[in-house]
Amino acid sequence: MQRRRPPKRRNRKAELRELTIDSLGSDGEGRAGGLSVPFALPGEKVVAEVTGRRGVVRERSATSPARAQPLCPHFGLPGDGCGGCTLQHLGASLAQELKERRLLDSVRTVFPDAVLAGVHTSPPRSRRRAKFSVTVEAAGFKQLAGRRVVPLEECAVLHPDLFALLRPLRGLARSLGTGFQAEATLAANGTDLALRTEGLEVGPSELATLSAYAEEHDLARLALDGLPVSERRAPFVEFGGVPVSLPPGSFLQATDAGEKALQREVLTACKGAGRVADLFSGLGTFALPLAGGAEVIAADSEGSATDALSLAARRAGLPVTTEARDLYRRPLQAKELAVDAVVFDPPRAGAGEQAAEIAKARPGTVLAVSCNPQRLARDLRHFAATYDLTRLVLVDQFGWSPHIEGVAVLKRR
Ligand SMILES: C[S@@+](CC[C@H](N)C(=O)[O-])C[C@H]1O[C@@H](n2cnc3c(N)ncnc32)[C@H](O)[C@@H]1O
Repeated sequence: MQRRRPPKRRNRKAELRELTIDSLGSDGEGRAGGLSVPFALPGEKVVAEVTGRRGVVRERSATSPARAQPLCPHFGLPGDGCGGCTLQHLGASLAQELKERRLLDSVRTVFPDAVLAGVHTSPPRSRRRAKFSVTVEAAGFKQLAGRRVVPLEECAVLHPDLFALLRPLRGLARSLGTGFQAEATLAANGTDLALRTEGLEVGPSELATLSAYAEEHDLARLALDGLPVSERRAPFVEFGGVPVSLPPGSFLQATDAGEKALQREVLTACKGAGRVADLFSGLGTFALPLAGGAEVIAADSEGSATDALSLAARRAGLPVTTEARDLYRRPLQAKELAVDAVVFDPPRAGAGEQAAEIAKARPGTVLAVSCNPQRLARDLRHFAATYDLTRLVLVDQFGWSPHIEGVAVLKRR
């Protein structure tokens, strides 16, 4: 018997409603009853276009005295500003308070006495990685609600070298006759730019346009749909003074200042350790500086990253052993972790079973770096019975957005 298909869900209708914002959600969004209302503050009265559980502010009739003057003209435009910052209306101190609360509330579910030992904030205009949406009309971020790309005229977040790419990218879209996604990373020797189109057919004229673009803007590398179009210099980054080649699409901490703050925490916590494991190591952000004073084993699922790290360490004569390994499917077992210290820095999903294996291995020091407070807390549970939380630090590389990075240092009792 043939099964009937369920009826297609109709687009839910938006309705205009008057709302009073009663609280601030964990991402800094206003809350009115069960509704999420971005860009609104407690005490404010708004008329919002409500779809499902989300309201987009159309008018504000009462304004909170806590509302700060935004830094940027795009902030708060209908449809969610430019699609980037969401917290400029909070002001620096309220935004920091919100972030501190998010980290502390999560970590205290495991270590109730946790206190924040420090907050490191990256300066404005220091973001060195970004994904842009580019159309023939505009280059910038895509709005959350409006799905529109707002042409960015200024930006408090992007490094000036990335911001400078935007106008020319729009010109490139015009020349190619199509929009694209652009992922830009500032390497030590220039910009690495990867474009993704919806199957643009590339002939000699498109290739010439792209090569001329790379030349004119002095790009280190330009790739289109995964294939290199121009490599004028092989992009590299440096960790602890050691150059590492940058494979396309590699992970890199969002700001240089944030990276340095994280490295300082790692080096201080692991001081005196003779053998250290760096799990979810990426290109060796921590492994290479650590290898100045310890033997390091590094593992990450990205073979291109572990290969680049291995080559960099060999050239620099540093004791780093690497393994390309999926640590979710095949976590390093406790018996493979005969080390004095473990650093782990997983993706947003957390370390999963790998955290349990680290706890079983009982190294003297464990350092958890995480961009997701809830998952950090889940990972920390494995250590609650046998470790003390000796330091908790917030590294904020994402000014005016709710994202945070937490560093937790654990010492075995
Ligand atoms: C937040 S990044 C940290 C990288 C590095 N520690 C750094 O600071 O640059 C997370 C890393 O986890 C790696 N990763 C993602 N899934 C993984 C998996 N299943 N097993 C191992 N590594 C994984 C990514 O390739 C990425 O390098």
